[in-house]
Amino acid sequence: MADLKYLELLAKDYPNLEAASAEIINLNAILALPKGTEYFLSDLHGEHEAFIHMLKSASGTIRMKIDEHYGGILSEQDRDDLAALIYNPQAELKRRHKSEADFNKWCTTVIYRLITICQSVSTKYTRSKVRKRLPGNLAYAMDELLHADDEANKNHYYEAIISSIIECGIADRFIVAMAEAISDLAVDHLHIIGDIFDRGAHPDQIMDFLMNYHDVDFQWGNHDIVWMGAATGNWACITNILRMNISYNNFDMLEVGYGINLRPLATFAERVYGDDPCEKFMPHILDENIYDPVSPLHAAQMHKAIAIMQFKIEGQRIKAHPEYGMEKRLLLDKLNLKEGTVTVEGKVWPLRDTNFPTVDPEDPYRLTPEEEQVMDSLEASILNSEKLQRHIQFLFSHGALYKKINGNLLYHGCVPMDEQGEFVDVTLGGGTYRGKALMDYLDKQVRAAYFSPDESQEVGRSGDLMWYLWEGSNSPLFGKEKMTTFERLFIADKASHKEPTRPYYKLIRQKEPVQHILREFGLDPNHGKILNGHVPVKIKDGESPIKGGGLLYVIDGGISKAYQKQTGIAGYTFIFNSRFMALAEHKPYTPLQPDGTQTFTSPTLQIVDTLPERMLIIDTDQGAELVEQVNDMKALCDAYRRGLLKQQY
Ligand SMILES: O=P(O)(O)OC[C@H]1O[C@](O)(COP(=O)(O)O)[C@@H](O)[C@@H]1O
Ligand SMILES: [Mn+2]
Repeated sequence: MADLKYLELLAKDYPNLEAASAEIINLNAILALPKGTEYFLSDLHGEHEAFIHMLKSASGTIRMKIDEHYGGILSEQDRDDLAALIYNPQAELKRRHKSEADFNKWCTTVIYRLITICQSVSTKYTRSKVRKRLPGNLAYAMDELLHADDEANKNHYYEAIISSIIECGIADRFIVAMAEAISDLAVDHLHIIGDIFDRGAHPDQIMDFLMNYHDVDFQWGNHDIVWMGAATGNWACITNILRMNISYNNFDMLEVGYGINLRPLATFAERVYGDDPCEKFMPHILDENIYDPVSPLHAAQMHKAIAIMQFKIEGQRIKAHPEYGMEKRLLLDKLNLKEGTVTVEGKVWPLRDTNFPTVDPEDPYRLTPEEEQVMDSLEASILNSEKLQRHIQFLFSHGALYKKINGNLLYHGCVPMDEQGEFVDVTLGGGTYRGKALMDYLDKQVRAAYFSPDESQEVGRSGDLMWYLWEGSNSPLFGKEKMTTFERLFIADKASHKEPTRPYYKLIRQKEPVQHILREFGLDPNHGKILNGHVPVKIKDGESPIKGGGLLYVIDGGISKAYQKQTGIAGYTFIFNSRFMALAEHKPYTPLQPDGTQTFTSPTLQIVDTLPERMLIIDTDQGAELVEQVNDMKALCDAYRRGLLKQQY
């Protein structure tokens, strides 16, 4: 029986037998409901519009519901329009205000339709859960519309409510709220398997969106961890995030979104690299900046300036951490500027750029005093960016290096393994770890680096581990032997750019190593699956996201615009509902057109596992917690009955 002290605490919320019994009945009702739908997405890479659309459309599920209810009744065009209204209500309303002769009549029609779809997405929930997801003042009217079931009087009742919504002039707000509630209810839990940041324009807007989302968790990716490291003030991480985002022209996000002041870097770059054409440093332009346009040449100069600082600072960290085993990445001391070459792992390569005005051959990893100043100011900007720090703290509070949920295992990159499929021993911080223990150790250290950094050291030093996780060869987030940023920028021959992947990626083609990993994490390979991100799946080359004989799914299908040429599609979502597990394969996202129209292509759904019977909440991890609560409440009832605790009325 539960401890009496604990029961006394429970008694504060459930002061008598009736209250405690009512809670048991509620909990048992929840346990008997079907499991909510889990969505798994990864590698968002700053593509906020495409991501938000995927979520709002519940990866095609909403369109399926529309077809289910209106297939034989409405034309394809009307069903498309209803879908468009749910995905982006503001844009569709704007368009309808212009195009509809009788706007109120249109509102009446669509409110009816929205009610039907909303009923359909809320069948799996208790009425109280649905009510909690409805917005403030409008919740009462919505709740009534959703649950009016007196057949005889229903139409009259609906009409009365809808016409007063229109008379009060709040139809637009009501429609937006209804559309948002539908999208919201269609997804019960959202798992983001890493890489929110870098390449695309607005990871900041993705984070803002997710911070208001009802239920989300993260498994950190290499691109997230390097931002988390930067947020500790770690210079190696700071130079990496700035280099990547300057190279993708993301100035609006850096300066306007996060308030990072790039002026000291900009003036420094202009002065030192002003005469340098910086050809290989020209930014990729996927989206133009709206508020902070920077000319491509100027961006290229900043890109080169920060890249050189990165190579110097990384060199210092490599030397400070022999345990990282990254000496082969020390390249600035292998430059031969007279000959115009660099030696990488014993091989001599011609350089395509020999202008290194700030590198002192005697001490190539030392920053010049001006570079130091630039770094000081960038560090201050990042440490003082309230928005960035808030986003990073959210990644900590809702994220981890991996997650076990409902029998499945989720992580971004890999679990370090050797060619034979054994977990690799990794020695860090004086201890040696492998497999699950390695993941647990790293998770703990990463949290310590941010929340309780070693105060005997300079600011940001504890974040060195995050930099290692970004590009170290035994990092479970990176999974490659090396990151060849220097070679990509300075050597023309593509043979030098190769970044060989670790044995894990070959092993997961087979079933056995995947079973081995599941067992290592205490999961049952007969039911559990691994959800993995990180590696873009090249569909157009015939590659499949399904690995390990159906036990592992790589769901980085490349929502990242930068990678769509290579993959041929625009991303995957993995869906786990009460009946099946499925992969949704998405087509590239088409943005809203100036005339207010937008074309949506529904994803292709492939069911990969059908459950023998409908899965209920009682069969989930959350169910196990609720069962425990029921047991505690039973103990409380028992204590009341036996007079061990006094009842209050
Ligand atoms: O294509 P880009 O944007 O230049 O980035 C290339 C770099 O990104 C990486 O692939 C890491 O990013 P991912 O985690 O998205 O794979 C590095 O290994 C590579 O050096
Ligand atoms: Mn990644």
